[in-house]
Amino acid sequence: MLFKVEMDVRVPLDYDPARFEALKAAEKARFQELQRAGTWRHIWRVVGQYSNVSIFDVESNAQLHDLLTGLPLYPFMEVKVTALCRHPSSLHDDDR
Ligand SMILES: O=C(O)C[C@H]1C=CC(=O)O1
Repeated sequence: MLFKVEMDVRVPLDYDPARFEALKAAEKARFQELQRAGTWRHIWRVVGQYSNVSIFDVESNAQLHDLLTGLPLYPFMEVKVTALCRHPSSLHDDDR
């Protein structure tokens, strides 16, 4: 199942910078693990914002929920999820 996920990261101005750097490093490691597994298929930075647009490929809504809420930066994110399905004109058979 494919989902578009929009993540906006909002860090309080007074949050400890060292703790935030540690969370960012943990987030990057988790992201790369999920990317290698094919679960976090794509990511783009939204120009001019601490935001991304991502495509996830998961088995269920519950799996996506658990993945997102387990991200190290999740406590600082606003997340919007949109379910996707294959476009009838797509050349990509794995767009399911
Ligand atoms: O940078 C972000 O948009 C937040 C998050 C998503 C992947 C990652 O490494 O960090």
